[in-house]
Amino acid sequence: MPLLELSDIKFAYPGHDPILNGASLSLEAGERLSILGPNGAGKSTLLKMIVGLLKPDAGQVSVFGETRDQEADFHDVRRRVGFVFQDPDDQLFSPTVAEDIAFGPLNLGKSRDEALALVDNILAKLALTHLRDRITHRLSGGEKRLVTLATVLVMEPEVLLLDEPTNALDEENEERLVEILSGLPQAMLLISHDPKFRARVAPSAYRLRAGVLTRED
Ligand SMILES: Nc1ncnc2c1ncn2[C@@H]1O[C@H](COP(=O)(O)OP(=O)(O)OP(=O)(O)O)[C@@H](O)[C@H]1O
Repeated sequence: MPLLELSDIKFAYPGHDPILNGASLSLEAGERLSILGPNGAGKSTLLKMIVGLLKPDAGQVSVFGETRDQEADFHDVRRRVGFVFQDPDDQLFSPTVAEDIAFGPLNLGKSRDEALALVDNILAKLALTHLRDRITHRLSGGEKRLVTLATVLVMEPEVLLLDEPTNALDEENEERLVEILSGLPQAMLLISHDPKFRARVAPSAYRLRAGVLTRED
């Protein structure tokens, strides 16, 4: 059973031409796949459908073996699927880094002490402890991206959706991101325009062209 399955997805933003014209993909447990395609092809749009941020006009979204359609169907999907958005500012909203990372665990009912222990643990794992008490909106673009990853990984998601995760990262941090992702057990669906990064993290790919996905490997 695939973890994620998109079947024959059709979609147009209201008032615009269709961008998805029958796109299908599936991701199995432990699998790592990239989605390739030109700017504006609809790659981010596809990822947003997996967590119910957008609804297809036609076609089926299935996650963890269940068809997801209504808003309520996506509540457990959002808890179990970690999504690193293209723009970290869409994801970080608390005053400090520690509070931003603690937000998810607190929301799940963890105590303050438990949540802060999880924060310290994930920051240490990602070698980001020095950022713990920094003001989130004053972080650099690359620091924000790494903190975003921490807010996602602290939830121990079963699948990762990564939209341009190397944006704003310098070479050293990109290398660290490769090491971190390579060491994770989760299945991943990755959008990246960086061929070197893709080759190391998720060399198998789908290509999105004219609203249709084709497996490339
Ligand atoms: N909310 C929206 N309303 C209208 N059009 C939108 C909206 N969001 C995205 N679009 C348009 O839909 C198209 C697909 O966007 P999407 O972000 O999915 O592309 P992408 O393949 O991820 O592109 P990139 O590689 O540049 O990130 C683009 O032309 C974009 O401008």
